[in-house]
Order: sequence, then C-alpha cells, then structure tokens
Amino acid sequence: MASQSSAALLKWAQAASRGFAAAAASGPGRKVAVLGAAGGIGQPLSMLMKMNAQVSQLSLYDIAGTPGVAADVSHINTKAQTKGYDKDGLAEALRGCDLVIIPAGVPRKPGMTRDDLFKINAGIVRDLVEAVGKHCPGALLNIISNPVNSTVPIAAEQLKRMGVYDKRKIMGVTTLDVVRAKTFYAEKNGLDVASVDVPVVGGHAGVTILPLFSQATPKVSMPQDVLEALTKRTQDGGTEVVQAKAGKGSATLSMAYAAALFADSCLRGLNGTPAVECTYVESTITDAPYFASKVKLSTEGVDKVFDLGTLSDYEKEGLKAMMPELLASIEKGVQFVKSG
Ligand SMILES: NC(=O)C1=CN([C@@H]2O[C@H](COP(=O)(O)OP(=O)(O)OC[C@H]3O[C@@H](n4cnc5c(N)ncnc54)[C@H](O)[C@@H]3O)[C@@H](O)[C@H]2O)C=CC1
Ligand SMILES: O=C([O-])CC(=O)C(=O)O
Repeated sequence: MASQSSAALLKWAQAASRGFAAAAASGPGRKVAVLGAAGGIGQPLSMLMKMNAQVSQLSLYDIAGTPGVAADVSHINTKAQTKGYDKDGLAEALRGCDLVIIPAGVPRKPGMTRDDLFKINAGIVRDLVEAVGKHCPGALLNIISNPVNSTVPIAAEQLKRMGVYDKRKIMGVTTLDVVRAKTFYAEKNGLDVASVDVPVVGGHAGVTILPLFSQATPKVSMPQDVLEALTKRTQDGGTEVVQAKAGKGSATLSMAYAAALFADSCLRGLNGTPAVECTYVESTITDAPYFASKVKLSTEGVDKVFDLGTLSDYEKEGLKAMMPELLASIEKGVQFVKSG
C-alpha cells in the first residue's frame, strides 16, 4: 500500500527478474508454510516465497501432490530450504513457523458465490488453524481461502477456543482487491501503475469490497459513471476471472502475486521494517467486528488499524450497503466454530 512498501517490493521484483539469485542475497531467516501448496494458487505462491530473501525455510503442505511441487520449487537457486509434507506431515511443516499462508480449499465455478464455498472450506480452514494453534501458535496467519469474510472469523474463534488467540496475528488476504483497483484505476486514467495507490476496505466478496478512489494517489477526479464502473469492476474482479476460466477455477496467478506481496510485507514487519497494507482483521473502526482497512504491520503483526479517513458520499453509501452481508458472513463463521 504505502509507497515505501511498493518501492521495496518493486526492488524485490526487479532483483527477481534480473536473476533469482539476486533476490536471495541477504535478509534474516524466517520459516514460512504454505498450506494448500499444490493448488492453483499454492504452486506459484510457493515459487514466489522461495524467491523471497527473508525466507530461510519453506514448508509446502498439501493433502495431495506436494512431493512434486516441493522437488520442483527446491531446485530454484535461492537460500530457502524447501521441504514438502503430505497429510501426515502437518505438525512438522508448522513447527517453528513465523508465517503460515493458507490457500487450501475449493475455488468457485461460474454461477457460484464465494459463500457457496463455505460448506467445504469452513471445515478445512478450521482444522488447519487448529493445527497452527497447536504447533506454531505465535505465527502470523495469512488466510486466502474463501469466503474470507467468514474464514477469518472461523480462524479467530478456533484460536480463541484453544486459548491462543492474538488479534494481531490473523489476517485475511485482500491484497488482490488492491492490486485490481490499482490496475483498473491506472489503465482508465493513463497513469503509470507503479506510482498508483488505491485503498480497498470492507471485506472480500461483491459489495463488501469497497475501493476508496477518493483517496487514490495520484488523485484524478473522475466522472460519476466512470467511478461507478471502476468500483463495480473491482468488486466483480474475481467473477470476471471465474467466468473467463469457464469452470477451471478462479484467480490463481494474480492471487499468488498478491499473496506474495502481502507475505513480504508481513515478513518485513516481523523483521523490524513496518509496512502498511490493506487487510481483513479484527477491527473496531466500523460496526463490523472484522473489517479490511489499512493496517501497520510490525514485529508482532498488526500494530495499528487505521481508520477510514474522509469518505465521499458515494463511498459512505457503499459502506452502509455492505454491512448486512458482511455482518451475516462474520456471524456465520463465528457460529460455525461455536456450534461445532
Ligand atoms: N483471498 C482471495 O483474494 C482469493 C481467494 N481464493 C481462494 O483460494 C482458495 C484456493 O484456490 P485455488 O488454489 O485456485 O484452488 P485449487 O483447488 O487449485 O487448490 C486448492 C488446494 O488445496 C488443497 N487442499 C484441500 N484441502 C486441503 C487440506 N485440508 N489441507 C491442505 N490442502 C488442502 C487441494 O489439494 C488443492 O491442492 C479457494 O478457496 C479460492 O476461492 C482465490 C482467489 C483469490
Ligand atoms: O472470485 C473468486 O472466487 C476468487 C477470489 O476471491 C478473487 O479472485 O478475488
């Protein structure tokens, strides 16, 4: 989000594009696990984490297909020691982890909402988070599995139940919404996308995704119809990809990129260089107990949740309109664990 974070990430990407060894030149060692590593997101994300100089150990866990992915990724000439774990290896994969990234679960097909994934993914996330609570309770948790509006409350409730909940550590990954908003805003206004920033707040489904174009930089004043079209395209970005893939899943490559950016900021925060990102966390800045907004990521995870700043009237309406769906999705997640 912040230009500081974008600049560092750009440097990382440039180093990677010059030759992956350059990206691995320095940085303290952190242990990172990807749960769901053999999936559409998991594979490219595992590769990108292998290219991150802050990672010294990389655990790749999935219920199927990890030996191949781990062997493949492990040949990349960067320092992260990479090991694959199958379904009996979860405890070892997690032990000592600083950061656990969860893209495990089923993706949408055309005609489905993210909430339609709840039936399968809720249990997957709860069980994986239970293992995190047992084997690395201090780790930061980046939750990608949908529906994020519910899976983050599920993770929180599960850890509360185990007595190891720390609200600073649990984050729903909404970076892809920011990535999309930046891309669409830059394209529409003829801007250099590398210089663009757009905060996206709320949640991660349909109308709960609220890009704040009134706070975008550089500031461009857009006619209302253009603003509304950009807002809608950002809200429907996931569906655009689901439809284009026509039954073969949802966003994987842009998601892996977004998750790698967010994980990089989390690791830099842990290593003492705070970063600012939008992410879905426990929050008191609106009526929703979980809400995505800009946060400061520091040595213990989420150090500060920033308030929304000044919203336009259109954004105020959007905020009001999302609340019933967001609150219902949160409650559904909470009840799933409480009644389980
Ligand atoms: N937060 C976001 O912005 C986004 C979230 N997603 C979500 O990410 C999730 C994964 O999507 P894809 O990678 O495309 O799906 P995929 O089906 O290609 O991969 C999922 C992987 O999870 C694994 N898996 C299933 N149960 C598991 C368990 N109990 N433990 C470990 N691994 C398990 C599967 O074996 C598979 O390899 C979906 O829920 C999707 O909706 C997708 C795009 C964006
Ligand atoms: O739309 C989906 O199902 C996947 C997702 O969350 C996204 O691409 O934003």
